[in-house]
Amino acid sequence: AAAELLENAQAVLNRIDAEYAKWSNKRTLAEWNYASNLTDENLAEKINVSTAAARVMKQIAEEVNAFPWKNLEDENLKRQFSKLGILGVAALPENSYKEFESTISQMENIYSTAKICDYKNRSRCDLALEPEITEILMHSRDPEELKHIWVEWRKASGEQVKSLYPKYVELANTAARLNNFSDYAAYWMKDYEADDFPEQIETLWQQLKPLYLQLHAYVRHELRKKYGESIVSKDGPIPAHLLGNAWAQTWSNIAEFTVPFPGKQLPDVSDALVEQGSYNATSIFRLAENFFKSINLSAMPDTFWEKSILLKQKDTNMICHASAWDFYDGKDFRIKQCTRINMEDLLTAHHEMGHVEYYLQYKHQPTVFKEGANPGFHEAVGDVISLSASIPSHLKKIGLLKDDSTDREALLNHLYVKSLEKIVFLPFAYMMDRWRWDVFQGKVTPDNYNCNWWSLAEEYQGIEPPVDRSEEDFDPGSKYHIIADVEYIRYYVSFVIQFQFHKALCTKAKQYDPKNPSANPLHQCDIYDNKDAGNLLKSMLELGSSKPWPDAMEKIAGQRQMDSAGLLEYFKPLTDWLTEENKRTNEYIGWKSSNRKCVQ
Ligand SMILES: C=C(C[SeH])C(=O)N1CCC[C@H]1C(=O)O
Ligand SMILES: [Zn+2]
Repeated sequence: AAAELLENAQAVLNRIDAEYAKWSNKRTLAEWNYASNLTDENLAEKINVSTAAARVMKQIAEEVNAFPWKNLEDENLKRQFSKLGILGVAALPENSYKEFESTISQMENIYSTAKICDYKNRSRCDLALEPEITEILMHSRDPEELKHIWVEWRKASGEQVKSLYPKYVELANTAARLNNFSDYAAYWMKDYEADDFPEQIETLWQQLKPLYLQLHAYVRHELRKKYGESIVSKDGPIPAHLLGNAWAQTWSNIAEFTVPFPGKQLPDVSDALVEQGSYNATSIFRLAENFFKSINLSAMPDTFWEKSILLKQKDTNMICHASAWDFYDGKDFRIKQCTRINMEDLLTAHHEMGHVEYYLQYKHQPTVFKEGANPGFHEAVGDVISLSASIPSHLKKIGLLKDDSTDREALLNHLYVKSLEKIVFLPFAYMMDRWRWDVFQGKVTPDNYNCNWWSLAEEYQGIEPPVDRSEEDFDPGSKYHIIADVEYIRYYVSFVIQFQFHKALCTKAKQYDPKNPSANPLHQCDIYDNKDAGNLLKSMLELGSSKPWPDAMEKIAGQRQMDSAGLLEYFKPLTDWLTEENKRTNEYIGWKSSNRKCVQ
């Protein structure tokens, strides 16, 4: 009977998988067409196909839940049945499903087509988030211009979707409950397969917060030197518009005037990329592909180069937020990115191609396992490669940096720039989903969405808005993932585990010795050209989500937990320097409460 059940189970799964793959392909093609060209027709087609796919998934879930799969011995088959039985938002009644999809698509459209007027030339009102607003926030050092852009972007994006958000939250929670989850936050957290997941996140934050506080204090000191005490206080939160990014999620764009040793070359190759003239969007992605190939991972298939969109399309409304796409047929994989020729987009290209490498390595898995071991794993792949590709010695090797001196000062500059990307990001990522967990759990209601957002931003990031806020505003809606229904704690997880992966791959490549860490420090490791490291990474990637993520973590790093040790070790020299420097300047560590108001 067991053998017969097993044979029958495999037959059932084979048939279901073919259906699942077919409808995932159709749905993804329709989503791609809308995201690349935001017309009403493409939206209608996307909703139609997505609704049809949801109907098929409902039938599959009914068949799965009627099958006696819990009696199976085979863990792999049981895991497939278990995942197929969780429907997600497809569990909604059809009209609610259509409303859920169209609410999100509407918010994405508003976000992706939002335009504001220029600060200097008020009659010019065609500035979009990418590239114009992003580039002004990257380069302007005029506090008034930065304030204008910061406020106007939020008026044109978040404020416009405020009225839609409660409906999205309500439908998301209804869907979660139809899947027997208490709310949508619990539904999201199922992918981390740990009852104490929020506690794990908080424990990591307690380990990482001391370094963040030192970095925050140093940067506030440098900003006060630049902009004066009337704009940047001695002991308060940092005004968010001065930090080089629309959401203050990374501060790398203000490295040039805050770096510890200004005389030393900065490992920012934006200028070199442009001056060399040889770089365009395609060659930036070829550079990323070259790294993956060098460690025995896969080249992009030919169709990737034919079907990807690597530049913002003129005269077409499209979603510019970078994304990587799996079309679930084992052949079609794409990236859509409004690429600019600068360091930030070079790193993003590696990040996105990391997603495609994961797709390529698990393409033989059943559709239900075509995911990251957990969502953080998927976000970490490209960044692990960037940890090697963005060190001064590697940038010199590829001719993008002249001076790769590794004396102490140059090293501290390199670690400082990296910390403005990797350490600064952690409290932002945490508060993004702390806010949404609170919203889905009903602890935050529409009447205090915005003021709760700012109390979390102050608590975790130590930032404040440049002007008073109120509940007329909806600043969460000015961030893509909030309006696009994309969970965010995955990036927090990624920024921790990518250093565990880096440490494991560097050890494999004999570029790092855990018994003698100071011999070859982590921050000077480059796994380029190392097949052993690549094969170890590949052995984890090919699992997809066929095993619980601790098994995948054990495979690559020999550990079964997330661990901040790798990240803290990487930045240790900087942590020590910042602590000394803040003592020398007597800078206040932390921040007192903001004087900015948020009017209920
Ligand atoms: C590049 C992507 C697409 Se998965 C992205 O959304 N990222 C990458 C890092 C953090 C997060 C963001 O931009 O907010
Ligand atoms: Zn990503």
